[in-house]
Amino acid sequence: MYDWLNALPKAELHLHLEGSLEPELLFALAERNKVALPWGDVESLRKAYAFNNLQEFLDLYYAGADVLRTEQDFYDLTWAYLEKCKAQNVIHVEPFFDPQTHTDRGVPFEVVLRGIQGALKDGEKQLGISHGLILSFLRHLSEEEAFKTLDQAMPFRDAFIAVGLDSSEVGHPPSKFQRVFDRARAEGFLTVAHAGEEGPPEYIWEALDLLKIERIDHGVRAIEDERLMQRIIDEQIPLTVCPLSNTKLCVFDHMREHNILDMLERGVKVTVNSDDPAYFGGYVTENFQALHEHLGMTKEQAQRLAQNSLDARLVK
Ligand SMILES: Nc1ncnc2[nH]cnc12
Ligand SMILES: [Zn+2]
Repeated sequence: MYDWLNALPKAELHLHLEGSLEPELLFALAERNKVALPWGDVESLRKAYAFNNLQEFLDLYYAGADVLRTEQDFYDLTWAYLEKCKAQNVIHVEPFFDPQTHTDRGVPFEVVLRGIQGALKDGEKQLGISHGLILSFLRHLSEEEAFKTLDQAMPFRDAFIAVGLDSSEVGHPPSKFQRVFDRARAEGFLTVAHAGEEGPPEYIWEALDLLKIERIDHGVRAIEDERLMQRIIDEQIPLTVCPLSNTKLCVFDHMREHNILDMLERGVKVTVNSDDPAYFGGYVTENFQALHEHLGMTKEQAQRLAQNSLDARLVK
């Protein structure tokens, strides 16, 4: 089944480039940039990949991102991800990056963007993978800081298809960023947001009604609110679901309890994605494989999930 799932043409719509930083590359970049690491070797870093919730993961993810310093680092990170995509027949990607994770450490916005963009363009030419880049705001930071980041992006407006919202969800509702998203939409950005990963269904309502999002990132807690489910089904609003992420971060205790196939059968436009594959144990095919192994996903269901990912692209 793995090889069959791997060969299925698919798009990845929920992937944080910083979350594709494999421990081996992390150590290589630390050496290149003379960054001291708190972990002795790749194995002890991997051992630290045991999380009880989103925040425990984010603490490690931001610490790991500290090795990314130069344009070449961001190129190498993005290129390594695209090579994985090629090997898994991912033909289109719409990745996120978090500019504030880097600008707050003194790495200029344009250094980050040039590295990522260079690799995405080469990926299109050399690997045949099309793309749309999403600038994601860190929701644990202030509205003012998000506005500042949007201002920094404006000279490079054409590099982006959309803005997004990620990081610590609970306590940072979408409403906190309504005015930032209003401005972004006025500038022609589409919008997406993480909602209903750890946060309640109310955050999904806010993301839809206040941020006017095109897709819900995660959204698995929508199932707790029947009226919300009906709206998502009626309006065919895509959900970018990340099964391995959800089990690694204890949103579900076990893959057997994941609701993605129940949602699929109810007519929700769900898609399968890897979120932060270096930290959660696999890329897109491994996520499909886990659904097959633990939930009995059939080939026909896999085909519908893959087709949903192609249909839910922001870049058509
Ligand atoms: N799963 C996730 N949720 C929120 N913010 C993130 N940043 C990277 N991965 C994330
Ligand atoms: Zn995510």
